[in-house]
Amino acid sequence: KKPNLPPSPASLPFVGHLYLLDSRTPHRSLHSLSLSYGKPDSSRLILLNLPSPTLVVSTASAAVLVLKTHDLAFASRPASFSEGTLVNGTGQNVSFSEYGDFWRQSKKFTVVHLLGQKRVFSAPFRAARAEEVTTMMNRIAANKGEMNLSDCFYAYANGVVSRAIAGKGSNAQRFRELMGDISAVLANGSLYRLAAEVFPGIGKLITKMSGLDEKFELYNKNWNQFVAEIIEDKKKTANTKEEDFVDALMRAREDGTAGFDLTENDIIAIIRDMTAAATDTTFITLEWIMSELMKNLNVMAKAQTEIRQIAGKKPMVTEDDLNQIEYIRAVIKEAMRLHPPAPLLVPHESTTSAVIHGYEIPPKTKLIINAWAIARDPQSWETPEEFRPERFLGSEVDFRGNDFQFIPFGAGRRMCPGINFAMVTIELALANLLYHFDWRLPGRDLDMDEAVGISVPRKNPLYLIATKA
Ligand code: HEM
Repeated sequence: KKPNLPPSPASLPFVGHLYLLDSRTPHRSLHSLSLSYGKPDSSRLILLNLPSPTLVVSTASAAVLVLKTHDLAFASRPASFSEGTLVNGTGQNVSFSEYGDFWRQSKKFTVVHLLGQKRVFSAPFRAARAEEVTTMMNRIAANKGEMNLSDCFYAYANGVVSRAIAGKGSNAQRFRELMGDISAVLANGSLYRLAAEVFPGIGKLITKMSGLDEKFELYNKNWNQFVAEIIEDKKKTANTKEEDFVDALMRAREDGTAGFDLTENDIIAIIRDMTAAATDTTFITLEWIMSELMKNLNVMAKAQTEIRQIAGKKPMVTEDDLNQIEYIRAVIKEAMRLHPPAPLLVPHESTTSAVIHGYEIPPKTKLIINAWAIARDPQSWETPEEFRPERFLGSEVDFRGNDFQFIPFGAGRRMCPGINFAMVTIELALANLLYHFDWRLPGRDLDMDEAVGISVPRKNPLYLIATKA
């Protein structure tokens, strides 16, 4: 008997449904497809060949089923991710490893040593954020005329996470160069990689002939060398200061306390993973918040009034002031609702079969969750296209994985472990940006175009003019 599969449009040989993805960003394109082909009830599920079978979830009620009720069935990642040498090098990391022991232990390890409340609010992490935010404020204050805030936010986000990972004196500039590299390779390489996936037989040939393999190799070599230098430096310096994340990884490897085998390549892969996961998402969130505030100056004024009342005449907003920022918190949520930094989360893959809204989903089906579409679904949100932070005031709706209409960090087993790390980093930056400066556009309209990728920053950098408040 044929399984009862979700609706699926007509598919072409080789390319499957790839031909249906138009020139818009994938989350917008997939959203249209689910509206056109999904049942017009609360499920809206569609099954696409992209070119392997992929379940696309675009409603909160379907998200509950795949991320809560059947979370275990969908907790793995597609092999093309875990095997990809691009992001992992030759080691394994947390974000892309398949469901299993390595994933479970390494995720736990990152929570204990980097991302849990205790680490996030430890004295060295607080000091790192305070120094990085001061650096950013000084940089803005010293700038004359219009300023590339995207750059500024990137340096801040990267500075905070690289110091949390490798301690003071870590080379944020070098991290930045290495990260910049990956975006360039990804952008240029995505077409080739797509071709390689569509035509697996000649895929290897394609990536080789296009020079992509060589780029990946060079990229991996640079990263390996960089992390090797950090590790070498650590071995040389006396171990008198507080242990950072790299120290913890090295110690775990030496004395086997992590509860799992950790090779030097795994250490490199995990460091790359944490740097990438934290830098892009954080800077992207700041970019979209400031963009929305420039489009909604009444909201900007309200947020500025709030923080200026709280911080009074202090030289800087500190983390102790953040307990009181009710309105600014609502602004952050509202910006993340309309612009989730990873609009399609990170692809999942099923390991067993599961029945979702009456449809039979076989094992080895990829799962894409359109968090962007879910957060704009009129079934869950009133006037969803409007930027209106007030909707979150006095509301219990939060992004911690219990409210499925709002899941910018995902939910369930694969949920982002970096929420606490991210939120205080974002809040501290935003509160200071609004406290110290008034903002205006450099005389041209502000576009809201999106770039294409797993994470979605602005297509064009955000340029603004700051004046001291
Ligand atoms: C605004 C900031 C951030 C957003 C919006 C965000 C969002 C996400 C999303 C959507 C996922 C995938 C969830 C899924 O597969 O269903 C994820 C996974 C992950 N994030 Fe974040 N993230 C942020 C910040 C961070 C930070 C600061 C870190 C670490 C320093 C981090 C580390 C990770 C890791 C390790 C995973 C993989 C989890 C797993 O596969 O089990 N994230 N994040």
